[in-house]
Amino acid sequence: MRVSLLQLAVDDSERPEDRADRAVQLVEAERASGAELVILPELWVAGGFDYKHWGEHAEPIADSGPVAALEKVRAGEGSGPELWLHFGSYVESAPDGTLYNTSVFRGPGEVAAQYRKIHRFGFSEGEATLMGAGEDLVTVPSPWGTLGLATCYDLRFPEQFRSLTDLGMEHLVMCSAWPERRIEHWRILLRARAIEDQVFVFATNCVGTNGGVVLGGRSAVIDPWGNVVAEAGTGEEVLRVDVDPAVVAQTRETLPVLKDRRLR
Ligand SMILES: O=C(O)CCC(=O)C(=O)O
Repeated sequence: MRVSLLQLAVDDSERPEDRADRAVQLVEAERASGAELVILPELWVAGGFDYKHWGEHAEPIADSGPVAALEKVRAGEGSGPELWLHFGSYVESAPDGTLYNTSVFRGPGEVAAQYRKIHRFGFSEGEATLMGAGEDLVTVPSPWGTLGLATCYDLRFPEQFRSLTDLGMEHLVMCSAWPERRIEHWRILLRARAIEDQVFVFATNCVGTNGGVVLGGRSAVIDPWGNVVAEAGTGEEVLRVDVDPAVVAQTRETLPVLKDRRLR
């Protein structure tokens, strides 16, 4: 299973359209390199902390596909091997006007999933006041096992991941815009989620300065034993790894802690 994490720079100084063009090129390069699953970060079009401009970038989910900028990324389909693409998240404008931080996932053919971020970050400002909270856990069946979707701040709420495990999650796919200031929390919690739920973690973060907040990078792939398979630095980077999805079942067999749960 070849997975590519696109750790994009999301800088205030760059026009979102230019970033989208760059993302298209990066996705196409990964497709050409044999990537089967490509994962972009959270709110990489609008910017995770550029609250003032979220409204301008909000778009509805159309039946035919997600926002125009993300569709540009998808447009390369048909030009190479089939790709499973996690578009990262974008600002979704629901029919009732509510904004959501929504991830979009597409596999070959009809495979499609959308996940509205459940835990909103910001306390008394930002996402917590400007966006609605998602209600539903989302898993996606894939050739490598069941993928569970989550976004950034969700990482601090282990019960969400245990619930995903109860739904069959074997690989966690996260998109984030996690600040540099708390990047050690990110690194530790990614490993914790991998160890406690015995899953592969594929977590893509942003870098750059967005809304005045420095984003921390350190996108990572963690195996179900908690080993860091690969970790990005703090600049724009593509993290490409080959992993064996069978390691999930092997780990769960070798150390069957999930079977010893008492409380549900
Ligand atoms: O929990 C954190 O420290 C960062 C969360 C965050 O930046 C987000 O969810 O957008």
